[in-house]
Amino acid sequence: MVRSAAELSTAIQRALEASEPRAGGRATLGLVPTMGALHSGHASLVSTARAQNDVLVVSIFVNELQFNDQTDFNRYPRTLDADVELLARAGADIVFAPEATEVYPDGRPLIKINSGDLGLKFEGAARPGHFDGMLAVVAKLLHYVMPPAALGVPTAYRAYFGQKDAQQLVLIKRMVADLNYPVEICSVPIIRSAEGLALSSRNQFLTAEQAQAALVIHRALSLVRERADRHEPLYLEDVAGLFAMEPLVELDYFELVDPRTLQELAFNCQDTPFTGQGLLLVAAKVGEVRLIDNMTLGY
Ligand SMILES: Nc1ncnc2c1ncn2[C@@H]1O[C@H](COP(=O)(O)OP(=O)(O)OP(=O)(O)O)[C@@H](O)[C@H]1O
Ligand SMILES: CC(C)(CO)[C@@H](O)C(=O)[O-]
Ligand code: BAL
Repeated sequence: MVRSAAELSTAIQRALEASEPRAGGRATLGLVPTMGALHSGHASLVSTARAQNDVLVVSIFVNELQFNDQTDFNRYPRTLDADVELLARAGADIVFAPEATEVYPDGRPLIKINSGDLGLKFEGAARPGHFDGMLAVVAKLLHYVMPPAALGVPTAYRAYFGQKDAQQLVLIKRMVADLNYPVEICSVPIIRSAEGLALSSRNQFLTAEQAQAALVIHRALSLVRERADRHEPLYLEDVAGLFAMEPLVELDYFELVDPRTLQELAFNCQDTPFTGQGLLLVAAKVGEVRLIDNMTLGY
């Protein structure tokens, strides 16, 4: 495990020089950013990135800047030793776990990344400032790991994010395009429990009863997906009614959007059969835990 930018650069340089690039002489460097408390969702990102790259860096940093709620930050699960062990077994070459003083030596950065209108919708509406804070750290992590141009080893650079955090993924892709980051953003499908609950570090705060109630999220998404697969009308409002039958689950939004822009898709006419493509986004609160999930339609 490395803690500082200097140790990280040295470790990356050594690993790239020692690598035996498979793809036409070009080494590939993969980054998986995480906030730790690793579960099988993270493991899927790590194994995908491991399989696709010569050198793999996983970062662990609980970024205070993206928490709008101090209690949420304070109680966010931190399991660094177990994470480092898991990552060694999963074949990560380098684990970068910086302290906050390394990432933000002057406290909150003066220069901010603005996530725009998209950063104010959905999760951004529920968590003011979340996406600006998230982009701030992702922008920095991408720089920390970026292969130095001066290095004698020509290197392709990729970073991996989960489809579970769909809005985060769209915003990161936009930032990388808008700010010309030389990195390919790769997305990895959602990993769920056997019953269908999307894995999340915060799931550990759910009681057994709450976890059971939360399965309504997957039931609702799957029902709409089945209708879309059969090119039937989606009847989204009716499906949203399923949530009213689970008193432990408080629905925030259940919205069909364009997968690329997250613009709401008009689907007002109840009898129109579904054609085309969409992304169904959902967020709900179960006790103190905010859960998000989504499903693609028409793919
Ligand atoms: N169930 C999952 N399937 C696929 N990717 C996931 C899953 N859970 C998390 N990820 C991805 O792992 C990366 C790190 O996420 P993070 O460390 O915030 O974990 P998390 O479980 O999403 O935690 P929380 O939801 O409590 O913030 C992100 O790119 C996220 O999208
Ligand atoms: C991308 C990320 C690691 C930035 O802190 C975080 O938002 C997460 O884990 O999804
Ligand atoms: N997985 C998204 C990070 C967060 O909830 O802050």
